[in-house]
Amino acid sequence: MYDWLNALPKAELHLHLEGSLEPELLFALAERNKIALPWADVETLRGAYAFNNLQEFLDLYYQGADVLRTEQDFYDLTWAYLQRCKAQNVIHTEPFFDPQTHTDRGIPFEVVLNGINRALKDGRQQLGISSGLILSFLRHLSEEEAQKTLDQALPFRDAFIAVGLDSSEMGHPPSKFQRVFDRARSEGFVAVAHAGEEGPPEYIWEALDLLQIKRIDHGVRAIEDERLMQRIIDEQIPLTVCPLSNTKLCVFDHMSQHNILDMLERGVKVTVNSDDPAYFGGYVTENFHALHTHLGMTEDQARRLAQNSLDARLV
Ligand SMILES: Nc1ncnc2[nH]cnc12
Ligand SMILES: [Zn+2]
Repeated sequence: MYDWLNALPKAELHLHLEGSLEPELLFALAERNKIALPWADVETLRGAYAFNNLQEFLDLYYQGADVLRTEQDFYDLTWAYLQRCKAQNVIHTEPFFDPQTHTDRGIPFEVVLNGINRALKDGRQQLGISSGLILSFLRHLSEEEAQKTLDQALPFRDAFIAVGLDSSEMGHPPSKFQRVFDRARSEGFVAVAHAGEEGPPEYIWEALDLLQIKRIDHGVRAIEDERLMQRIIDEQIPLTVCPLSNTKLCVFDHMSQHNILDMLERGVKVTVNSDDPAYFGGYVTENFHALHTHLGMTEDQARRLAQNSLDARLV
């Protein structure tokens, strides 16, 4: 089944480039940039990948991202991810990047963007993988800082297809960023947002009604609100679900409890994605395979999930 799932043509619609930083590359970049790391070796770092919730993961994720300093670093990160796409027949990808994670450390916006975009361009030309980049605002930071980030992005508007919202969900509802998203949409960007990962269904309502998002990232807690479920089904609003992430971050205690196939059978446009594959134990195929192993996903269900991913592309 693994090889069959791997060969299935698919799109990835929920992937944080910073979350694809494998420990081996992290150590190589630390050495190249002469950065001392608090972990003795790759195995010690991998051993630290045990999380009780989203925040525990984010603390390590932001620490790891500190090794990314030069345009070449961002190129190498993105190129390594695209090689994984090629190996797993991901024919289209819409990755996120978090500019504030880097600009707050003094890395110029263009350094980040140029490295990523050069790799995405090479991915199109050399690997035949189409792509569209999503600029994601960090919701634990202020609205004002998000507005500044949008200002920095506007001169490069052709480099993005959408804006997103990620980082610590609880206590940072979508409403906090309504004005930023209003402006981004008026500048021609499509909007997506993480909602209903740890946060309640109300955050999904806000993301839909106030941020006017076209796709919900995660959204697994929608199942707690029947009226919301009906809306998502009626309007065929895609959900970018990340099964391994959800179990690693204890959104579900075990994969056998995941609701993605229940949602699929109810007519929700759910898709399978890897979120932060370097930290959560697998890329897209591993996520599909876990659904087969623990939930008995059939070939027909896998085909429908893959088709949903191709249908839910923004570009
Ligand atoms: N799963 C996730 N939720 C929120 N923010 C993130 N940033 C990277 N991965 C994330
Ligand atoms: Zn995510």
